[in-house]
Parts: sequence; C-alpha cells; structure tokens
Amino acid sequence: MPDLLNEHACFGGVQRFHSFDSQAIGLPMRYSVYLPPGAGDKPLPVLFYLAGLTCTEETFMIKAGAQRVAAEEGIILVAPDTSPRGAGVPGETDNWDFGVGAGFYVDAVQEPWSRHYRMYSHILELRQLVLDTLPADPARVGIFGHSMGGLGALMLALRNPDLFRSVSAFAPIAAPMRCPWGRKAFGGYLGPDEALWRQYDATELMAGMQGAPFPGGILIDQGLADKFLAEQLYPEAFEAACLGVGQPLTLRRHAGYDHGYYFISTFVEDHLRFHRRVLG
Ligand SMILES: N[C@@H](CCC(=O)N[C@@H](CS)C(=O)NCC(=O)O)C(=O)O
Repeated sequence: MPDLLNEHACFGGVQRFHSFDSQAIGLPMRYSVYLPPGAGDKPLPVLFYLAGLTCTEETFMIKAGAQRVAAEEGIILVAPDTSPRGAGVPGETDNWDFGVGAGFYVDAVQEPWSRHYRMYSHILELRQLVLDTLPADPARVGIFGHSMGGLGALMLALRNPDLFRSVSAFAPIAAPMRCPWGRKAFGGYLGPDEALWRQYDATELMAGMQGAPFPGGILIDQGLADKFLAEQLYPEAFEAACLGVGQPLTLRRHAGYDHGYYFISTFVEDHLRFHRRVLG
C-alpha cells in the first residue's frame, strides 16, 4: 500500500503526494494524485500525466494549473516521477537528458541501467495501483504528457490501447529515433538493437498500426517558439504516420508559445475536456 506523504485541499478536492515500494523499479517511487470533489460516490475517469526531462511527480501539479478543470469534470489526475531516484548508478546525475529525471518511460536492458531504470513497467504498475486504491473506473483511463512524457504517453497508449483509452500530448518527442535526445537515451538504456528502439518510438509504432487505434482522435499541441522543435520533436513525422494509417489527429501549432509550463497551462484545459469527451 502507498504511504501518504502530504495532502492539501484544492478546488474542493484533495491534492496528495504518495510513495510506495515499486516492484518494477525495485526502489520506493513517488507519485501525486488529485482527487476531485465527490470522489468515492461513483467510479471516476483517471488521467495519467507523464512529465518531461528534469521534472518530478510534483511539477505538473504545481505548474500546469489543471486541478480547477479536473474538479469541474470529475477527473482523477495522477503524475508519476520521471526516473528512479537513488538507484546508485555511477554518473546517473551527470546529464539532465539521461539518467535521473530522464527515464524515457523505457525498460532498460543495458547494464548498469537495467536493474532499476524500468519506467515502462512502472507506469503500468502505477496504473494498477491507482485502480486498486482509488475510486477509479478501469474502463476510463487516459494518458497525456509533455516532451519526453508526451512520447511516453503516445507510446504507452499505442502499445496498450485497451489500458489507455484516450491520449494527448504537449510538444512530444514524437520520433525519438530521429533526434539526439532519443538516440542518446535509447542507445544508453536499450543498446544497439534498433528493433527494440522501435517499440518505444511513437512514430514507428503508429506507422506499423493496422487502422486507427484511437478512433476518437489524438490531440497534440505544439508551440512554434519551442527551442527544441526543429532538432528534437518532429511532430510532422507523427502526423504523417497518423495520416498513413487513418488515425484522426488534431495537431495544433501555436505561434509564440515555447516549450515550458506557460504553454502547457494555457492549453491544459482543452486536454482535460478532450479526454473527458473521449472517455465519457
Ligand atoms: N534543462 C534544460 C531544459 C529542460 C526542459 O525544458 N525540461 C522540460 C521538459 S523537456 C520541463 O518541463 N522542465 C521543467 C519546467 O519547465 O518546470 C535546458 O536547460 O534547456
């Protein structure tokens, strides 16, 4: 069972921070939960948010301003951490885009990362923990995320469309095999086998689909003043893959917006309402 670290009343509901002994990671892991008012009366939809490089389970809850709309729509929000903490891998804090804060939502197979850096399994484990411990409806679980977490959300949803029934992203690393962040992370965690890399690449996964896995559509927001857009993100590659398999995609390009949480907080309401509409 998870430990409760602290809780705060918020928009008539409650914001909580938890820790639990993660079997997937082999270490304690933190996560945050927002429970809207009235939780417990009936099963509610749940929305997982995967954060980007350098973030923690706290970033989204303090910076995105999503709780007001979650309270209104009756959505439970859950935010995991972005990597193991305290794994003790030599050099794990040397880079901000690899190691601590940069788990990339993959299960590492390369030593010395493979023992604890298993964030793919961790997200699935956390999904189950949430369903076991909160008044959550297992048929109405969605996922979204930002940058590295936008990749994580698209990838996890495409690999598990029965577990995550709606998906959206902010400025996702949409084609990680084509960009420096993705190639560094996949090389380090997964080794040289690019067939394995493809299982974690949202564009490759979408291109390999038979038909549209999300007939209710996918929503992506991208700022055009995002300094990472040209080199790291490749939303146009994901867009082309969606077109190729008939997957409905709304890719909104916003002039003037950058990569940060001022951008996310501007459009987060649209994402919550989108998920609520798809999940019912
Ligand atoms: N440290 C990097 C930036 C890392 C970054 O932008 N992280 C994004 C996710 S990819 C983020 O959400 N950072 C936390 C924040 O903005 O609060 C830099 O110096 O350029």
